[in-house]
Amino acid sequence: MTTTILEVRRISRRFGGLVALHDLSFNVSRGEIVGLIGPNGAGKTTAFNVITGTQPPTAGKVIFQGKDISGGPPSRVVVDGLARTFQSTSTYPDLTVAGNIYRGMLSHISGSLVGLLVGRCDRGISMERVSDEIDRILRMTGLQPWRDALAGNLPYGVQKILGIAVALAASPKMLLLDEPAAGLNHEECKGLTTLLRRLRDEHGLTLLLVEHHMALVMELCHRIVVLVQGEKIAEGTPEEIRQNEAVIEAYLGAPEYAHA
Ligand SMILES: Nc1ncnc2c1ncn2[C@@H]1O[C@H](COP(=O)(O)OP(=O)(O)OP(=O)(O)O)[C@@H](O)[C@H]1O
Repeated sequence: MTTTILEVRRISRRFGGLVALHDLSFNVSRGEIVGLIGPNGAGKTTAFNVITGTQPPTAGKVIFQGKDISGGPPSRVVVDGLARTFQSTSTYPDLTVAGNIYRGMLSHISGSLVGLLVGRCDRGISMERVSDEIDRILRMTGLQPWRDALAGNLPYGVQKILGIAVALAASPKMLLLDEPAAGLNHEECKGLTTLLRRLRDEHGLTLLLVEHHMALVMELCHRIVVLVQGEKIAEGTPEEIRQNEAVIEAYLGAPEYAHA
């Protein structure tokens, strides 16, 4: 039996006269890996921003685990179990990998976590727990060898994985990944695919990713939602999407995306 974890219900988002998203609806089931694809400017990042509460929808609702989370704020959405990564690496270059994960734990869960941690510290158990949690996330992401390296000295591909580790520091049920493969070479893409599959298979995470790297999307995703000019034009399995005439015309067949 599948259960819905995320419901995007008829969301729209305007910027002045520009309609970045129009009447977008789709569901994600628990344990699914869903891809959100489309040409540049299609509204994918706007959809992420609305889902994670960074931008309120002009219309529509976002329901996560049965709760209306429309309009955020992002800090509360994260506490509810929905975390995200960003297109560009958003880590602190002067902190170690472990330090970034620690900072991620603090900032993601802001007030409530700080209160919790301070409370635990007072009882003398917190730092050990924090250290265990950092180790758990390092193991999940394969970043143990980089534990004490400065983030700014990491190879680009490892920095992107650190972005995922920082998001995982919030112990989310669902992770939204904004172009996780951008800028990665072939080997790094293979490693990323393996990692994301493991996060789902071994740790029960649900994933929604925006990505232009079609080989990765087709290999990894159970289902794909296609946006063009702010509107959903198709939704289906990778095979259905690959053969969909409208998708081929608007996106997959276009010369600038054909290589992906
Ligand atoms: N803060 C903003 N103010 C005004 N217009 C915006 C804003 N954010 C996005 N837009 C516009 O909304 C539309 C959708 O942009 P969005 O970044 O969501 O597309 P995208 O599918 O993520 O594109 P890409 O693949 O290039 O990242 C674009 O026309 C963009 O210029």
